[in-house]
Amino acid sequence: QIPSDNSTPPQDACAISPKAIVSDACASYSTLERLNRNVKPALDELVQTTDFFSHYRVNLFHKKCPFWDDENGICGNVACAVETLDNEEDIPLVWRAKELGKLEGPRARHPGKVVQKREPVRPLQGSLGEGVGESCVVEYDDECDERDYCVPEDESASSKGDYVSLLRNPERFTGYAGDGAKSVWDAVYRENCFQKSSFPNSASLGMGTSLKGPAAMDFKAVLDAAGRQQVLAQQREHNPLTPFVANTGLEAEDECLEKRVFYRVISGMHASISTHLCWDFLNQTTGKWQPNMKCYKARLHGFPDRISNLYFNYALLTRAITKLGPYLTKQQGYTFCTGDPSQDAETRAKVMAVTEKASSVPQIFDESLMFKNGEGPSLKEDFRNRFRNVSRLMDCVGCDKCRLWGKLQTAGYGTALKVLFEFDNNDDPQVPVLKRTELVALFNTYARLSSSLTAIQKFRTMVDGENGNAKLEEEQDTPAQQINVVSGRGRTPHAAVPAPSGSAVAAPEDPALEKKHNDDDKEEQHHHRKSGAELEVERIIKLIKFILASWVKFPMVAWGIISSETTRLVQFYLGLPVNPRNWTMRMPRVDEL
Ligand SMILES: Cc1cc2nc3c(=O)[nH]c(=O)nc-3n(C[C@H](O)[C@H](O)[C@H](O)COP(=O)(O)OP(=O)(O)OC[C@H]3O[C@@H](n4cnc5c(N)ncnc54)[C@H](O)[C@@H]3O)c2cc1C
Repeated sequence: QIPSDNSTPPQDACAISPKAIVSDACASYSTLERLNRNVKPALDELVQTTDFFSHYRVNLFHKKCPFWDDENGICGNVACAVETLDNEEDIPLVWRAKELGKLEGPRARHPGKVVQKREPVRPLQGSLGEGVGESCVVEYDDECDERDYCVPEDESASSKGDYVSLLRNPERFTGYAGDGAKSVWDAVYRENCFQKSSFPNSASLGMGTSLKGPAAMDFKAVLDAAGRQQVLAQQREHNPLTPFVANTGLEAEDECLEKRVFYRVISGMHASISTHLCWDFLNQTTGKWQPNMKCYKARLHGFPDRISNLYFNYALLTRAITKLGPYLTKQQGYTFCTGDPSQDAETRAKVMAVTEKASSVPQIFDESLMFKNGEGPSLKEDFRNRFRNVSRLMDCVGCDKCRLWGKLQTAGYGTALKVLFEFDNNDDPQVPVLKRTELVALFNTYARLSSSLTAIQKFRTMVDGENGNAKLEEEQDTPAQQINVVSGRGRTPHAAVPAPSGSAVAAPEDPALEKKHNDDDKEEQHHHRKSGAELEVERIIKLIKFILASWVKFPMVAWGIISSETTRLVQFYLGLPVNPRNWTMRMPRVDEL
């Protein structure tokens, strides 16, 4: 086991629990963040510069939501996704949710077998653009296997799906919200029965059990669910549409708790989606793409469990990628581009850069401890069924881009679980075990998590900055108090993600941030040693400097205002959409002096 940065966990505490990651110090937040800093450049290079990993084949438009339709009153179609702004018609078309959610860039239909044979090098005949190495993009093998955790994309015979560019369709804010989105998330959590409140008796389960430790309890819970799955399987014989997880009356005996690994994966995926939409957020009134702190605070900052699940997923995917490494990077292991040996070699080298860096932290997640008891096969079946269920739910997402990334990420986690739980380390690494779609989904999901981790860290720094400013203002507003107070560490704790309860892990610490905080502390201590008169003089000097600087800047500011207002006036006069005002008048803040 790896020692964490902050404490060395007891050997067996880590040994029993994949859950121990993040929450119990097998791999602390900071270990994972350090790993991410190391892997991310290679991972970004892989998913952004190779044709293989930047195109995804997906059936986005020919699948019906299998769980409900408009007649049931729960609407998942784009037409009834409620938009975030009431007055959407007042804002330019390009900023509206309907536009933001649309797929962009070229699309290519999956070529039939005849075309594949006739045009082995250019099976898509340039439809994705001339420079695209098509033999790196097209998926030749359509067969599914029974080890799949997610609904194979080619399940429906009617459509083989389209190839789309992931670079042209980044996962970001789309404005998809309201009842449509809510129904899907509700169904993901409810249908899989992970809401504690649904099963008030469940909390008492596990009492008196000989199993100890969170992971053992997880396994017991999943084990108990196996009985329920049998009932559902029988029901499904009569009614094929019976959900994979539904109320059977056995719930009271089923510790259907959020503790389960499955729940963490789903919640971590949800947290990652939220992170991206908050980080790459469109202000629909100004048209500016920028991080949205309010969004981050509302969805993530106050929910350390969600962030912990995100980190958990990062560890889980790191392990899956590491496990796949030897197979993918072996010379005769996997062919990425059948018709272009040089691109094939280049792609393999980039994959190797990722897998090598990802394996720099050994034993980050020990999957061999799962599904170990006599009922292993039925537990795996339960997991698979849950994942298929969630995959199918993605067809109910009413926004193309969200559906694309929702499908890709469920497929990515499905592939990770398949790699972790279905493949033995002894499996012959020569056997081509994974489909192209699965590999693309796996590495892109890993890249999503990687950028989520980075965005969360940046958000945390921003919150710290905000808190620091607020504190400074507060202190400067009350000078009498300020001079008398003997300073402790005069900053808000920068650990915006409190360690989960019972955890030995402190929240992450960025060395640069730490240095900045130390400098801040020194400055603050120095500040407190000054007398009141000295402080007043210092402030007056600052004020004079501020006024002089304002006079110098005034011509430029005035010119900016006049030209912006003139443009707005002309736009108004010509009947064009009027730019939002880009200046305001306000009093200077104390910290600006
Ligand atoms: C599959 C899918 C993909 C999407 N992709 C995008 C996208 O790319 N861009 C975009 O702008 N919008 C996307 N959306 C919509 C987005 O996720 C939200 O649903 C939407 O922004 C409305 O947010 P909300 O504040 O109502 O809460 P939601 O995010 O809809 O959450 C609903 C409820 O779930 C619970 N919850 C929230 N987060 C977690 C968590 N991490 N773990 C456990 N419980 C949680 C909370 O109780 C919350 O009230 C997607 C939706 C779905 C279903």
